[in-house]
Amino acid sequence: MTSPAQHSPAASVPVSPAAETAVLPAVAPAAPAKQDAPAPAVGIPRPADAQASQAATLDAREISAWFGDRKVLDRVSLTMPAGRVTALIGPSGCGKSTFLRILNRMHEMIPSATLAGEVLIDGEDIYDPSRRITQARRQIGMVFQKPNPFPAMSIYDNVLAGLKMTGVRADRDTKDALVEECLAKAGLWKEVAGRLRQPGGALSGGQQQRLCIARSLAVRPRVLLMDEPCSALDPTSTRRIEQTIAELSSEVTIVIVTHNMQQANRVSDQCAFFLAEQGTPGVIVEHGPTDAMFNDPADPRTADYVNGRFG
Ligand SMILES: Nc1ncnc2c1ncn2[C@@H]1O[C@H](COP(=O)(O)OP(=O)(O)OP(=O)(O)O)[C@@H](O)[C@H]1O
Repeated sequence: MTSPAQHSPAASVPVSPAAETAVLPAVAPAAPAKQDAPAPAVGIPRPADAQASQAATLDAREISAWFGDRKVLDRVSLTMPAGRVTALIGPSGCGKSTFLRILNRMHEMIPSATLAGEVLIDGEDIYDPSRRITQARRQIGMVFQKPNPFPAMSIYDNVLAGLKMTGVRADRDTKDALVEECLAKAGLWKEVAGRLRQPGGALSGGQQQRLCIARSLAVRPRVLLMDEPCSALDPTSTRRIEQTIAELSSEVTIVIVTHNMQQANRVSDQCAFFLAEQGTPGVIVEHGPTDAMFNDPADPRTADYVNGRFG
């Protein structure tokens, strides 16, 4: 167990045990679509802890965050169940992206940024001082708002880029199989199979975003964080990414930040509604199964937000 004092200058800030935590009932995830199925991935290096489904439960407990002296999140707790899609929704500036960055130790890379609380992946604290930061990053991948492939690098090498950084060595056949598997899972294989040596920057925006998803998948993450992954994309590419999310969700836990309520409704199993009222730090007002959040929310502010009355 990690003390908040290890992450924050605000060690004296009282941390209430009363923060709520959302856990969904166990429901079987939808079966992935069969089309564009990957080739068998025999011999592909897998992390020692990988299971048949590598999805892990991510548990954020009492997360508070600061930029300098300014507190932007206050004791946010949320369980993101294995193999499910969790959408983080809420108006601009309420701390959704900050929360997401805390989930894979990117927040601490920002000068002046500090935090308190715990993030557990299948019960293990990713902020435990004995764990390396690269371990968290490998297990918990991130896809950003703007597609960010290495533009001059080939499509093939883009997929393998993360693998190289983690120091995993593989022979040519293994790499070929991994590239095909990840591109297929990201829904891009059929479109690029004949031009793997072309630069990643030559793809369309939607294809680049799916290439970034394939790149994230190559290190076999157990959780995939997505920060408004479709906001720079056209409706057709957006639909394709949403389809990819549905196909991936049985094998990797997905946490997505989105401003698009229709998208949150379409892709997620559960939602958490963040709000920072009148200059106060962001909190989770309400969370729960997506159907309930959209059709029968408990808090009137949630109803107002999901129905577009503010934000
Ligand atoms: N690097 C930073 N330095 C200082 N303050 C920051 C930084 N990043 C975010 N903030 C502040 O933290 C608060 C939460 O920002 P965050 O980006 O997490 O909100 P958000 O809900 O994701 O917003 P949006 O929906 O507009 O992306 C905001 O008040 C923002 O101004």
